[in-house]
Amino acid sequence: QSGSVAANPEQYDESYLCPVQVGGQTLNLDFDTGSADLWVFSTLTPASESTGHAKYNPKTSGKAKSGYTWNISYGDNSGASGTVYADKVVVGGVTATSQAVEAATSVSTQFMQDTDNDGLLGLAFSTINTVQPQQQTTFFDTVKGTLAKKLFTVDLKAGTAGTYDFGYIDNSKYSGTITYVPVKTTNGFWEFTAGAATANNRSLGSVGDAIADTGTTLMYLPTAVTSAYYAQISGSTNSADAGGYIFPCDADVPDFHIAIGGKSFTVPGEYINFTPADNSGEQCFGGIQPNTGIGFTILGDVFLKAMFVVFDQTTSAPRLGFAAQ
Ligand SMILES: N[C@H]1[C@H](O)[C@@H](Sc2ccccc2)[C@@H]2OC[C@H]1O2
Repeated sequence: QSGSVAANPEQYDESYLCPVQVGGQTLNLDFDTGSADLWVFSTLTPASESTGHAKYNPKTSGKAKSGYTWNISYGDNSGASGTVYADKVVVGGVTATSQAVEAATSVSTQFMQDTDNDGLLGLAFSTINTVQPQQQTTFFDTVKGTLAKKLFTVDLKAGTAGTYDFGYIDNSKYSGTITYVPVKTTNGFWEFTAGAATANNRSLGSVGDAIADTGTTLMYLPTAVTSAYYAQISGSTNSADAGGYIFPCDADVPDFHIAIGGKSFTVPGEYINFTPADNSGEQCFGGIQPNTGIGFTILGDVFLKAMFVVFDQTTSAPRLGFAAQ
């Protein structure tokens, strides 16, 4: 089988939500290549934590996995936990007849507040799924044996709907050729080595070990690369108040170029002029921020929305394919 689902941007492209049928009920989920749990707001989630969200009702067709629990915490200190059911999950027509659906019994404030987000669909490696006592597979791992090709592609866009495709590569969605790089799976992420970064034809240094993470909004780069980039924007400062680099909204924000697999890819400066940093709208928050405390580089949606990316498990060695949109 194969299929395609829309990836609808939230305001400022903060995250992208996709309609998914869970036990016959449609929920809008944040597809996350940086985690491996499919969890949903549910009728088990306290009303005080779930108003405004679509909720999964396991009573309809869910089979309880008795004694199974899950508990996840994310890089941004958000988190959720709950119990586990097996139920039918359909994404863009691709059907998992018995998928582990993790029903939330508790969610952190970040999730409570984002009422468009009804849960996450993890697309990292199942080795980091949090279900106990028996780890469960991601939607992709559950269905990959039934897909025409064991791969999915990500085509996020700036300010408009993109797509996640499962089982095939749509050659109309990218320009030029796809450059493939090997993936390191030991941390459970789609992790690879990126190369030299430049802006205004000046070297910013090498990016190095990075993960492709659809669930992260921004790009979190090595501090040396980040400071070298903002040295090109007059009036930019690393503001503790704002929580990162800001600059005058009318500044000239240069394109960011990154080498991957020996090919150069461009993130337009306008994607890096990310959001107003304050109510005056005078200062804007940068789409590139330092990866301090993270330990590796995260290439999130600001990067991904300039790219067409193939998450490929067609061979025993997973790989990532990158092309310009
Ligand atoms: N892989 C990412 C994940 O999807 C989000 S979880 C999330 C939290 C609040 C709102 C939406 C999503 C979190 O930020 C970075 C990393 O962890």
